[in-house]
Amino acid sequence: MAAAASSEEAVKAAKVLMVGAGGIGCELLKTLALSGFSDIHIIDLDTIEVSNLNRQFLFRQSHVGQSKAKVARDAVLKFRPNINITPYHANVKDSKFNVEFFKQFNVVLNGLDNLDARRHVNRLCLAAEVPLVESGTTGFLGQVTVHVKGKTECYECQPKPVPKSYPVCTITSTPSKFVHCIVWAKDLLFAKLFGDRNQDNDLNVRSNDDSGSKTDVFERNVDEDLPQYAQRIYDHVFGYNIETALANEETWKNRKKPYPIYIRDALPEDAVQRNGSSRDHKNEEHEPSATVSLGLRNPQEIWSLADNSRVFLEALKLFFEKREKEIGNLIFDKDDQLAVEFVTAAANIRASSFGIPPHSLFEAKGVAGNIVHAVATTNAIIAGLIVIEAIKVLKGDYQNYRMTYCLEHPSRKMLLMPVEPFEPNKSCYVCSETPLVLEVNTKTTKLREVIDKVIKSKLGMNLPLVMVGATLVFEDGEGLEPDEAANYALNLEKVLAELPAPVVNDTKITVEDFQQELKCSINIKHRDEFDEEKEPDGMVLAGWSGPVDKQVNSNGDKRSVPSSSSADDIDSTAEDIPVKPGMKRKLNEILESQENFDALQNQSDVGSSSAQVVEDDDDDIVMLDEDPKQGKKKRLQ
Ligand SMILES: Nc1ncnc2c1ncn2[C@@H]1O[C@H](COP(=O)(O)OP(=O)(O)OP(=O)(O)O)[C@@H](O)[C@H]1O
Ligand SMILES: [Zn+2]
Repeated sequence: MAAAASSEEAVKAAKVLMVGAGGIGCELLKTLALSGFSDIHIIDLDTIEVSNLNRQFLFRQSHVGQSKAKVARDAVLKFRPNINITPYHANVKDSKFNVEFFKQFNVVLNGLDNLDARRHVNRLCLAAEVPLVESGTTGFLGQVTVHVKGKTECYECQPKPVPKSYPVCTITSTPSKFVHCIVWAKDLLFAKLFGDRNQDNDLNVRSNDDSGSKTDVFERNVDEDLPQYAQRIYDHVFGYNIETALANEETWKNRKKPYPIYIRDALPEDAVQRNGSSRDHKNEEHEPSATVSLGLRNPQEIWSLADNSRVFLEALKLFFEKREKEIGNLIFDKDDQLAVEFVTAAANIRASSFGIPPHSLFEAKGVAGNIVHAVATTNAIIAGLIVIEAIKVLKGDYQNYRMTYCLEHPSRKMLLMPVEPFEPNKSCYVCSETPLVLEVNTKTTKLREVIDKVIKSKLGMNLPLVMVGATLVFEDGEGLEPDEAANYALNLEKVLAELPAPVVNDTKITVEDFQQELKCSINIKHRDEFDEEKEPDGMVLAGWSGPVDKQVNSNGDKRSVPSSSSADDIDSTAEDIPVKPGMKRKLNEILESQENFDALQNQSDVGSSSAQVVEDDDDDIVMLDEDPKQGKKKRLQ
């Protein structure tokens, strides 16, 4: 498109692709239509849910269950009947949305909610050489970034944050916030009682029983009935373990001491006996629920210690009574009512021990599920900013591209902070040709491990092909001949050095994903030993801009308890703000008010990256000029 085109002409002539018709997508489609765009394609894989209606204003109750892309189109055509909107009720990762498909558009606009799809669209936009405007929101925070091949960084040029993790000792011994109690309840206690028993767990499993035996107190004794078992677990985790921790005086020198809670302190004897015996018949028909059994119907209410104790005992019992088959395989899920009840009660009892205020079931569910409540206004603002950047892109006005952050509190009287985009990262494996380096023991590591842990998991390839020199050693996907497939299956189980084309020190391998049109080289460096704790994969990939998590606790112990949400759950890239090299100081400028830092900090408390985990080791510092409206950056030596 000619650089001199007026905005109006550029908009009229444009063919745009929107990916995602959710919170941002609905606002975006409406704004595009009202701004004069007349050829819009929308991809969304989902159908409308009741929970979408509070902010996705193109949808109504009667649309629940229908395709988001199609209903969004119909809703907008009602007030803009003469424009073309083409909906696709499909996953953007489908092979039909290939490079040729992407090439037909002048710009692609993302309104997605997960890293995987964002990375996929980034790769296709690079291959098709179509500019991408990327966006994300989390509560009051949001951001819009522009990615144009060769001119600005791509979406994957910089590391992405991983969900926040906490030092093990904070979780196991010295919680100071409610979220620490929640992480303890779901990632340690829930996992220990109902999850995979063989997984490492930092809970103390020994008791001081007379025999001094080494048995795991979480094992149920043969002669023990369920109420007895539940009470024993209660006394162990809230009573005995706290007493054991108190014995370590050093820990409590500068901290408030916790107090142990035994069931006899929390509930009178007869209440323990009667607990849950009022079980009503509703529980027989519905999913088992401790709050239903106990008549605690208001999820906003903050329970007393006695009520939390009753819920704890009842939920534990219900798991063993009603969901026995799942025990050993359960993973905490915020949509599992009984799991949320158990975790809320356990977290509250622990909080009570440590003098931390208790929370309601509703609040605890939000913390446990990393839920940040969406703000419709933020989505609307972000959609407007996407359209502003899209118009600049269409006009070829690249001098004026801006990444814009939407803040929670005004900084220099501004809520929207524009910043000039970064240049492409020369060592990005996605948008540059720079090879990656993989340190690995080539004599003991199987090809399967490299494919699973590096090529699929870190590089995000779906259907990879692996070449060693001119030899194809692995290929994924449909359409393989049976003998080819058998051959590749054999290769998967071979160690690298014994592949038909051996992979040893200094071998260069090429990996490619045709669907993503991504090809990159990996230089192999053989190494004999890996540190089990620091390098648990048994291999180290360098030059990769994957998730960052640099949290180290005060003892220098790098192990940490991750909050169990996946990176995919991060609803936006708003948390990316502090993670860009050189951005921390710039952010100090941008977020000059304490409230903005607190807002980001609070984001991290519910499960994403935080400003704290960033090391500002890049000397290419970027700062705002005096007049932030210019959004100009200075490079300092
Ligand atoms: N791979 C994908 N292909 C197509 N659409 C996708 C893909 N991944 C996510 N989406 C869509 O992106 C949209 C993101 O919107 P949003 O963040 O508001 O999520 P939501 O699912 O509508 O709401 P919530 O997650 O809060 O219930 C969703 O409509 C989702 O279906
Ligand atoms: Zn890049």
